[in-house]
Amino acid sequence: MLNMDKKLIKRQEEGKIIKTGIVGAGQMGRGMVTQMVLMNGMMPAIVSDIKVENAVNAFKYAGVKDDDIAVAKTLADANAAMEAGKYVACEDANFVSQANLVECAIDATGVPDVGAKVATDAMKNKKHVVMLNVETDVVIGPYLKKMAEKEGVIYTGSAGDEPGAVMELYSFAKAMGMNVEVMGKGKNNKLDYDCNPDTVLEEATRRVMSPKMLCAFKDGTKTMVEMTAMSNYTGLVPDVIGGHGPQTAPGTEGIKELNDILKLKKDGGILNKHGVVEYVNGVAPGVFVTVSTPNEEIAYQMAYHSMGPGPLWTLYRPYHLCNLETPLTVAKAVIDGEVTCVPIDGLVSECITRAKIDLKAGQTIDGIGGFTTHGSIAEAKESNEKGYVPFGLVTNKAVMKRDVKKGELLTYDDVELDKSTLIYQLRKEQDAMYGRNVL
Ligand SMILES: NC(=O)C1=CN([C@@H]2O[C@H](COP(=O)(O)OP(=O)(O)OC[C@H]3O[C@@H](n4cnc5c(N)ncnc54)[C@H](O)[C@@H]3O)[C@@H](O)[C@H]2O)C=CC1
Ligand SMILES: O=P(O)(O)OC[C@H]1O[C@](O)(CO)[C@@H](O)[C@@H]1O
Repeated sequence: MLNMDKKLIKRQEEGKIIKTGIVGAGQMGRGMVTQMVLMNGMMPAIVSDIKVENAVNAFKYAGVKDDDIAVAKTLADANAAMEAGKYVACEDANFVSQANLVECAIDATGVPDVGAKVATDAMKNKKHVVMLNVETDVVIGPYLKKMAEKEGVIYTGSAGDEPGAVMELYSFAKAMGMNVEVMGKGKNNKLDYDCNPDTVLEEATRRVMSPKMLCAFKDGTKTMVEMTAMSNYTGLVPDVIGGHGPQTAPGTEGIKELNDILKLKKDGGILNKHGVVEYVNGVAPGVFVTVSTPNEEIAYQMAYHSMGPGPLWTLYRPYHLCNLETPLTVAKAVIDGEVTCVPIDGLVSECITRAKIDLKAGQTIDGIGGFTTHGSIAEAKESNEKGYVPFGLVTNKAVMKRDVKKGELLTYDDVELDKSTLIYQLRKEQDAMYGRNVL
C-alpha cells in the first residue's frame, strides 16, 4: 500500500471523500467504522445491521455526534441523509447496495448467503465490493470475480485478514523472482475440534465477540477457509486434506524453525511436495511465505542478509490487523482500480464439510460455527471427484440422508442441502461455468 497515505490526503483536500457502505456492524464492522472515521479521504457513509442498534453504536464508538447520525427507514431517507453529509444507520442491507453515493460496499457479516446477496446487488448497482466475508468468497469467489468484470467494477478480498496479509508477502516474493514453496498463517486460537457455541460462550463473552465466530475459529473452520482462499488466490494447494499444522515455538522463534520443518519429507521435513498452503501452531498472529531460489548467488546473498543458510527462507509479517486494514483495500479499489486478493480463475481448493459429532439420517445439521459440522480443506480436483460438500453451502436447513460418523467428510450423497439460498444458486451457476454439473 505504498503511497496510499498521500493519495488519501489528496482525496481529502480535493473533497473527493470515498463513501463506503458496510453491511454487518459486529465485532469487525464496528472497528472498521471507527478506523474509517479517523482516516483521510474516506468515510463510513452508511452502515447496515439486522440489529440497527449495532450500526448506530458503531458510529458512537467512533465518536460521531448523535446529531450527525441518521437512522434511515427507506432508501430515499438514506439517500437524503447521505446528501446532507450524515452518517446513516439502517437495518436493510439493500440500502447499502443501492444508495446513490456509495462507491464501495463491504460485507462484514460472515454469513455466506448474505455475502452472496450483498456482493451481487452492489455490483449490479455499479459499486465496488470488498469481501471481508471470506466464507462467501471460498464458495463463489470465481463467479463474483467474473461478475465484477462484466459490471466494470472491482471485486476483491480484504487486506488485513490472513489471506490478504500474506498476499503482500507472496506478491513481494514473486515480484523478485523467488519461488514460493509454502504460504501460510499462524493459528491464533488453540484447536478444539469438539467445541460448539455453548462451550465457547464464556470466552466469547469475555472477548466481546460472537460465540459462533469464536467456535468457527477454535474448531479449525476459519483457518481452513483462509487456506482455501490463499490457495484460490495463488494456485498453491494443500499438501494433504486439512493440512499438517506443525507446532513451533511462539512468534519469531517459531519462524526460525519453519525453514527446516517445511522441507520435503525426503530432506527431513514434513511435506510431500512444495507449492502448498499450510498453517502452523506457534507463529500467530503472523503470516509467512517460505521461499527458495534456483540460483547459488542469490542463495549466498540471502544468507548474507541474515535470512539463514537455505535452501528455504521464511518471509514473515508478524501481525495482521483484520478489519482495521480493510479500508486500505477500499482505497486501492476506488483510487487505483486494483484488487487486493481475488481467485485466479475457478476454484483451486475447496473448504469442505466434516462431521463434528456422529450424525444420523433425518437429522437437521448446521454450518459454520455450529454444533454438528466444521470445515476442512481439499484440492478442488479431489473434492469434485469425491463429491465433498462445500462447507459454505451447509445451513441450518440441511438434512442428513444417511448416518455419518464423527470425523468423516460429508459428500453430496450424505446430505440434502437447502436449495433455496442464493449462494446455492450462484454456486450451481459457477460450477456450470467450469463444466461441473453436480448440484
Ligand atoms: N472476529 C474476528 O476476529 C474476525 C472476523 N473476520 C471476518 O469478519 C466477518 C465478520 O466477523 P465478526 O464481526 O466477528 O462477526 P459478528 O457476528 O460479530 O458480526 C456480524 C454482524 O453482521 C450482522 N448481520 C448478519 N446478517 C446480516 C444482514 N443480512 N444484514 C445486515 N447485517 C447482518 C450481525 O447482526 C452482526 O452484527 C466474518 O467474515 C469473519 O470471518 C475477519 C477477521 C477477524
Ligand atoms: O487462526 P484462527 O484460530 O483460525 O483464528 C481465526 C481468526 O482470528 C483472527 O486472527 C482474529 O483474532 C482472524 O484474523 C482470523 O481470521
